Amino acid sequence: MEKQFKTLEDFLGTHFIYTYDNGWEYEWYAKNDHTVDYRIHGGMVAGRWVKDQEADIVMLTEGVYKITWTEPTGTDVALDFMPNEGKLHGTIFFPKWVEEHPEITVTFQNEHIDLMEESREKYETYPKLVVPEFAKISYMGDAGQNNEDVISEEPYDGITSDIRNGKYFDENYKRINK
Ligand SMILES: C=Cc1ccc(O)cc1
Repeated sequence: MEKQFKTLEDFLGTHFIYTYDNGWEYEWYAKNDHTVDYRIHGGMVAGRWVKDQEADIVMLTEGVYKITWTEPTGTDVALDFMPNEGKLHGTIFFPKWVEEHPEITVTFQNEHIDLMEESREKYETYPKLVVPEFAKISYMGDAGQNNEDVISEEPYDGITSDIRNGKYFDENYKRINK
């Protein structure tokens, strides 16, 4: 994708795969101006996936985008995308309980919101684990807004390679072999 990002509209509907400098691989989709979907492929909570997370999405200056949200787990996230430079900076603020019991969060969260809310009350919040990292973008796709095929299944080994190699989406950015 050789697009130059200038406006907020340019950014909305874009699908990204990137790897943080600590080795954690994430996949993230700017679904619309207030919603994000994502899958986690590497790191402390690899295997977790989420649809329809409410988020604040703004353009800070031409081609630079800030996204912030707080999750049902109590985890807070701040992402700064610089897609024209192929990179971003992300900070994740994990409650203590997620660091101690990451396996509880490794699921399709949408079907387990009650468990996340019970766990954040049951276990400890502090001290939080703050993980600030730069990441390099390995894939960008123009999925269009509100495309439910972008993040639509549990992550499997090799999924990010399939996407990068053009084996996962057809020319209309619909999932192949559904
Ligand atoms: C905890 C979620 C999350 C999603 C994307 C990202 O880059 C960092 C954290």
